[in-house]
Amino acid sequence: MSGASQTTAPLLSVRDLCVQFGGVRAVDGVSFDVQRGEVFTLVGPNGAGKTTVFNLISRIYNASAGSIEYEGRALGQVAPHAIARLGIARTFQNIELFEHATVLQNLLIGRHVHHAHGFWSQLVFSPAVRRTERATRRKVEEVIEFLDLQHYRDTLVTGLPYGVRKVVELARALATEPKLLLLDEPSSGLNVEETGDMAFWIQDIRNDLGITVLMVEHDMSLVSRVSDRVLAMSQGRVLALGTPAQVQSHPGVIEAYLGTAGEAESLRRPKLVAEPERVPEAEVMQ
Ligand SMILES: Nc1ncnc2c1ncn2[C@@H]1O[C@H](COP(=O)(O)OP(=O)(O)OP(=O)(O)O)[C@@H](O)[C@H]1O
Repeated sequence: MSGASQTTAPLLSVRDLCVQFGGVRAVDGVSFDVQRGEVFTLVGPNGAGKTTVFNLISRIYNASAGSIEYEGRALGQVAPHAIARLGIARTFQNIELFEHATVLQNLLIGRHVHHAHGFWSQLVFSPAVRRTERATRRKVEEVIEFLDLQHYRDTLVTGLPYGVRKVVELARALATEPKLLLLDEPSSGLNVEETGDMAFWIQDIRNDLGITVLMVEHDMSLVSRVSDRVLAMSQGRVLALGTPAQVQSHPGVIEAYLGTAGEAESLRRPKLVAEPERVPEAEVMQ
C-alpha cells in the first residue's frame, strides 16, 4: 500500500453528517476526510449507517445536517444523476447490471454519462459524436482488458457466475473514469478465492489507475489487506479511525461487534494481518 499524502486537500470531506429515518438516527454527526489515492474503508455491525453514508454521498438521500465536499465543492445541491459526471462512481451491495445485455453493452451504457452532445449532433452523427464514440469504445476495451474480462466480453450478464458479475459491476464503474470509486461490500457473496481476487483488483485500481477508493466492507481480511485507513461506525456514529490494526483492536469496536470486550480475541484472530502503523495514535478515537 502506498500511503496517501496527508498534506494536499482531501478529495472528499464529510463534516457532521446527519440523517434520520423516523425515530432512527441512521447517521449521527459523522465526519471524515478521504485523501487522494487512498483506500478508505467504513466498517461496523449491521445497521451502523455505512450504506446510508454512501447514499448521502451519491445524493440518493438528503442530509438533514452537515456537509459533504468533493474536490472542494459542496455536494448538497448536486442532482443524483450529475454525481457520476463529477467523477464519482459506485457499485452496489446487490449487483445492479442490465441482465439481458452483454458485458460490453453494460460498460457502454455506464460510459454514456460522458456523452454531452445535443439531439441534432447525435441524429446526424457529427464528427464530435463520432470522436466521443471512438473514445468510449477505447476506454471500455481498456477496462475489459484491465479486469481480464475479454473472455466474457460478448456474454449476456444473466449467464455469468456471480463472482464474474461482481467484476463486471466494477468494470462498469471504472468505465466512467472516476476519481472516487465507492464500493459497497465488494466481497459480499464471493468465496475465499474470489475475495482474494477482488483484493488484487482493488489494489490495482488504486496503484495502477490512481483512483481513490471509499469502501464499505464486512470481510476483515479484505479490509486489512487493502485499506490505508478504516473508520468504524456503530449506531450512526464514529467509533474509531485509524489503520486496520488500530481499529480492530479498539475496545469500542470490539464491543460493538461482539457485545462484550471479553470476546475480543475472536475478532483479532482470523486472518487479521497486523498492518504497519501509518497513522499517529492520536487519530484513533478513544
Ligand atoms: N430508506 C430508509 N428508510 C428507513 N430506514 C432506513 C433507510 N435506510 C436505512 N435505514 C435505517 O438506517 C440504519 C442504518 O442502515 P444502513 O443500511 O446504512 O446500515 P449499514 O451499516 O449499511 O448496515 P449493513 O451492514 O447491514 O448493510 C438502519 O437502522 C436502517 O434500518
